[in-house]
Amino acid sequence: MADKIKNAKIVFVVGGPGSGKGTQCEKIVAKYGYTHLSSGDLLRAEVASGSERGKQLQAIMQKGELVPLDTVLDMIKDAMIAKADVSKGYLIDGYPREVKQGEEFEKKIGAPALLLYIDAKGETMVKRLMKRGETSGRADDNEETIKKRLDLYYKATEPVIAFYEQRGIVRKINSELPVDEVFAIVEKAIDELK
Ligand SMILES: Nc1ncnc2c1ncn2[C@@H]1O[C@H](COP(=O)(O)OP(=O)(O)O)[C@@H](O)[C@H]1O
Ligand SMILES: Nc1ncnc2c1ncn2[C@H]1C[C@H](O)[C@@H](COP(=O)(O)OP(=O)(O)O)O1
Ligand SMILES: [Mg+2]
Repeated sequence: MADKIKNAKIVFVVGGPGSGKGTQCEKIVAKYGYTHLSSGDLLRAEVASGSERGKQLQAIMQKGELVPLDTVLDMIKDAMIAKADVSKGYLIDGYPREVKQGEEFEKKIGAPALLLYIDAKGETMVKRLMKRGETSGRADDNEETIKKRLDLYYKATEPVIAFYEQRGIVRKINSELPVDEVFAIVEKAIDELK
């Protein structure tokens, strides 16, 4: 089964909470037809199902912590396989969140061709998340959890960017700009792939 995705084009989308990963992924899907898989969305779907596992995940996410690596990697892998016959490429949004996640992904699935580093200032991310929290209904879009997510991002996720920089596949995207201007930079990075 996993053979079906061995040669797939894989793009990691990495950035802090509220940096604009989901926003840019939506625009990539519209223009390039890639398959968008957000680890957070997959986890929230499991929570919404009301399963026992979903309840455990919800408790972790509400605290702003990372769920177990195997749980999220299995979900991504299953979702990739489900789309293997139709996918032009995969946007893996919100993963890897720590270097170990990247290493395990490569062992079980394959190597990324590109890492889009969606970069915004801490204060910008906090502002956007507080605003998003007014309507998102997300249990983690509150001041206390946002602070924890941001701390964890700097501690665990930023090293992921350094790890892939050595491989020359990181494209840093200035996400302080308006959405369409950010996307113009994203487009250049994706077009280089073809
Ligand atoms: N370039 C931007 N300028 C202003 N607001 C933005 C920009 N990109 C995203 N946002 C807003 O910031 C919030 C977080 O964006 P989102 O795409 O959900 O980020 P992430 O998936 O990285 O957490 C959303 O409310 C979104 O509308
Ligand atoms: N790769 C991953 N490993 C562990 N936990 C993850 C994960 N991706 C998401 N989660 C959990 C912890 C996160 O705080 C929460 C929300 O993730 P998200 O939706 O990707 O946030 P955001 O889009 O605001 O960056 O889900
Ligand atoms: Mg998101």
